[in-house]
Parts: sequence; C-alpha cells; structure tokens
Amino acid sequence: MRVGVPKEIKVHEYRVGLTPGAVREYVHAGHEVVVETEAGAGIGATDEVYRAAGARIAASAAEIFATADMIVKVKEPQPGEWAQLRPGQILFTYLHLAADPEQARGLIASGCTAIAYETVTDARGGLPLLAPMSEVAGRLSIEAAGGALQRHRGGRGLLLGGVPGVQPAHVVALGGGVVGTHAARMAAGLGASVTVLDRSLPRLRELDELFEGRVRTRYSTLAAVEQEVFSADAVIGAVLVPGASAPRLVTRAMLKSMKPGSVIVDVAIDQGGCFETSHATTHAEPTYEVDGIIHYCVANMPGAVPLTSSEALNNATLPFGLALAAKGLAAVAENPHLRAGLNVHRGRFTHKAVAESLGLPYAPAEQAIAA
Ligand SMILES: NC(=O)C1=CN([C@@H]2O[C@H](COP(=O)(O)OP(=O)(O)OC[C@H]3O[C@@H](n4cnc5c(N)ncnc54)[C@H](O)[C@@H]3O)[C@@H](O)[C@H]2O)C=CC1
Ligand SMILES: CC(=O)C(=O)O
Ligand SMILES: [Mg+2]
Repeated sequence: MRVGVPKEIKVHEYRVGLTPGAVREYVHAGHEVVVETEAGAGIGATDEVYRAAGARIAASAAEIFATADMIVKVKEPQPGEWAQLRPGQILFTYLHLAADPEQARGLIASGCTAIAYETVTDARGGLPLLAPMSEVAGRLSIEAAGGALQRHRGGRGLLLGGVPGVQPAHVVALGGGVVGTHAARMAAGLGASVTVLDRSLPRLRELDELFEGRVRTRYSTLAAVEQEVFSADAVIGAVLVPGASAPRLVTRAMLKSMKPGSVIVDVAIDQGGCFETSHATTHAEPTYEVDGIIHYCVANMPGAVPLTSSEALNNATLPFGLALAAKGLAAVAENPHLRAGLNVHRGRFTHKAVAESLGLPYAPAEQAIAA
C-alpha cells in the first residue's frame, strides 16, 4: 500500500503522523511511504532522516492526498485537507467529530473511509490510541494550571504545592480515567491537595489503591461536583463518553461560586468540553477569562511537546496502521477494535455515539463495509 504523511497544519501542531522509526517498520513490511517535505520539522526529523528510513519525500500535501491509499495524520483534517480526500482512501487520525459538525459533513462528502484514533478499542475496554495522548495531556494539564494560577497571568497567585507552613492549592479532576489519573499523579507529586471524581465506582476503587491515600476519590453526583468546584483552585475537565459529546458537568452558576483567579483546564474540550463556559483555544492564545475564572481549553495539548507525543502516539498506532496497510478495509472488517474506530465510510456515519451526538443517521460499521 502507498501510505502518505502530510505535514500537520493545525495552529501550533508540531507532532507528525509517522516518526522515522515507524516509517522504517512500514517500509520493512513492504509498503511505500511518502512524507511531505518538512513534515518532521517539529520533532527535528529532517527529510534526510526520513529518506534514510526509506520514505520518499513529496514536495506538497496535494501530491500525497492525490496518490496515497492511506493518509496517516495526527489532528483532524482541516477544511483544505478534507476537500482533498477521496472515495476508497483511508484516513487514519484523530477526528473528534462529535464536536465538529462541519468536519463531519466534509468527511461524509469526501466518500473516504475515516478511522478515528480516539474510538479504536482494546480487549480490556480501553481506548489504546487515545491513551498515550491522554497521558501527555493529563500531565500537561497540571503544568497549565500551575502557570495560569500565577498572578501575572490573571490567576489567584497560588503555588500548587504551597510551601511548609502554607496550604497547597486544591486541585479537582472531573473524571478519573487516563487524563484524570495522570493529572492527579502530577498534582499530588507537586504537593497539591487532590480530589478525583468519577461516576465509575470500580475506577474510584482502583485510584484509591493506586494512590494509597495521597488522592481523595469522590463519586460524581451533582452535589459532589458543586461542592468540589466551589472549593477548588484548579479544576481539570477529564470526562469522556467514547465518541459522544462530553457531558456538561459545570454550569456557569457553579463557575460563579469559584474564587476569583481560580483556573479550569478543560482537557475534554476536543469532545466539546465539560464546562458550560468552555470554548476551544489554541497554543497561540491558550487562555481566556469568564466571571473572573481563567479558562485553558487547548484542543491539541500534546502538540506542545511533539518529541514525547509523536513517539508515544506512534508506539500505539503502529500495529493498527500496519494491519490497515497490509489488508486495507479487510483489517477493519475482521478486527472489532479497528471497526470501533470506523467513524465514516463511503458517505455514512458508522459510529453510533458520534452520529447520535451530531443528530444524524448512522449505519452499523459491519453493514456499511459489506454494502
Ligand atoms: N485537549 C487535548 O489535547 C486532549 C484531550 N483529550 C480528551 O480528554 C478526555 C478524557 O480522556 P481519557 O481520560 O482518555 O478518557 P477515559 O475514558 O480514560 O476517562 C474518562 C472518565 O470519565 C468518566 N466519566 C464519564 N462521564 C462522567 C460523568 N458524568 N461524571 C464523572 N465521570 C465521568 C468515566 O467513567 C471515565 O473514567 C477525552 O475527551 C479526550 O479526547 C485527550 C488527550 C488530549
Ligand atoms: C487526543 C487529541 O485530540 C490530541 O492529542 O490532540
Ligand atoms: Mg484534541
């Protein structure tokens, strides 16, 4: 198969769909890999390094979209990209369609086969292609919160861990999955007081064992969210219902109860966000203020640390990408976990939660592939 890797064009996105190490694996397996010139600039991988790994370098993204059987990216296609996708072409990348009806329409119109990293599943009920970026974003969320809490950035002027004799900040994670766990680990490691809320009791039990009392856990009821948000200095939005729009847990009224200069980091913004007052921002201008509360809502947080993120992402995507390159659509048909990643195929939505969030009809993946 001919596999194409365009340079990412989202604002301040420095990751790359295939690292040179991954290119070598595809080439070793007998595939042709075409990489856009400078695609690896954000991770310091020159065209020469990609050539040495076996790639051919293309002068433009247009050449890649016109000739590749499968496009491997990081971020959801931007308008100029989805316009170039074709029927029969596989797109393998993050999509987050529930929060992006315009892109959803573009993918439907293109006729392509779009597999979303974030809904591919594993045998343990996890999301193996979302997890590595959630690990990165969860850890980064505490760096973002710590920065935004500084006075000259509009924050309360509070050090996350405090110092001996002075109270630390209170950090609340809404959601105790991968993002919430990694945020809690970082915050607790810095000495902050940390509470994680989740509506899964088994998950809260796991967290209780994992953190051995250094992190409090709380079942996520309306009242618990209200109380924790009220007392928090920083709230991390980390909930997810796979494929669907994020549940809106924090209303504007709750926000008003927070102390001025407190911070929210809505990591779940890529699925629409879990705060009523959230809207997506970019690394160019990551924060804004509503009712005295600093909002950080960057939808591609891991793009800020592309060396770590590209490698972590490729470690997870490689086996799935190789299966797609070897078998094409047959890999989706035979592997239920890849099939869970199929969001759009030949003009139809094939993921139930995605279609329901968009209020649009869907066809089960098996049916759409067989048609
Ligand atoms: N902004 C960014 O750059 C990035 C955003 N993300 C996003 O972060 C979000 C979280 O991802 P993960 O931690 O990997 O998901 P996850 O599936 O590991 O964890 C989500 C948790 O939310 C809990 N949950 C669901 N509904 C809830 C509710 N109503 N109340 C309390 N808890 C609830 C679930 O039980 C689960 O434990 C996703 O939207 C993901 O796309 C991930 C990476 C980067
Ligand atoms: C998960 C995601 O959207 C990202 O890493 O940007
Ligand atoms: Mg994102």
